[in-house]
Amino acid sequence: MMADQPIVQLTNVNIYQGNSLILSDVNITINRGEFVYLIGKTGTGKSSLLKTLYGDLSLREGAGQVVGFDLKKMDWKKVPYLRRNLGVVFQDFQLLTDRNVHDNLKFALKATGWQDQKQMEDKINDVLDKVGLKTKGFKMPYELSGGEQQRVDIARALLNSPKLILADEPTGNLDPETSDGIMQLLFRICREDGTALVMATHDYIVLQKFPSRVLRTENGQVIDNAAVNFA
Ligand SMILES: Nc1ncnc2c1ncn2[C@@H]1O[C@H](COP(=O)(O)OP(=O)(O)OP(=O)(O)O)[C@@H](O)[C@H]1O
Repeated sequence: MMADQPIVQLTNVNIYQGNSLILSDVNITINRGEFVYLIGKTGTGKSSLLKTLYGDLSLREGAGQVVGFDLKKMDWKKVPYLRRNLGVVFQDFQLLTDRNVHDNLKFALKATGWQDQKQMEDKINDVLDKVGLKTKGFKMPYELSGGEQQRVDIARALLNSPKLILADEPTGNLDPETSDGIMQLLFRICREDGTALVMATHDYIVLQKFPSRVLRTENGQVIDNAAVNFA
């Protein structure tokens, strides 16, 4: 990928679910290190947009590239390569319950082709340190709080040094204090690593406390830099 190429670029994109046009004429550019919220009423197409970005919905009309992958030319065989270059954080992500944090991360590394033991250990230490869980690698998932589990999920998303993280309601189940900690962590990752991040959320308190660019799905369109109505 060229250094100055945007991390995400969609041009005149129409997004469908089956035969229904969900979002039309979507034009979005997201650059390195940008933190972007994705808001909008339920059913207006946030998930459809995220799915387009990670190759779960194929691009039928318009042009798009994500972390250097051309969405139009993408066939199902290339999707795993795109996914490896993205970090995905979902509210309902489940850790494997039969193994500790360290082994959960190691499982994810092996699943994406890592083999060298020393490199895997270094990477696991590195991402656990980044999310503030350096000493918790031996813990089993059920021994972690909700916020700690979300941090492990973020650590997992960071394993392959993605240029883009897609996060769907990462603070959805967390109390305000824990959610602040997660937001500070996500903003730090953008700032320090230059990772771009798109976060779908319904959490207006978070939006108010941690202001950033907002995309809003509304009436079949994506409105960029949408003013947030806190009323
Ligand atoms: N697999 C599918 N097949 C057909 N229609 C779908 C499918 N998934 C979603 N839709 C429709 O597409 C529209 C947009 O849904 P989408 O899930 O993208 O909205 P959303 O903004 O993410 O909603 P929420 O906030 O509830 O997650 C809805 O009308 C929905 O019914």
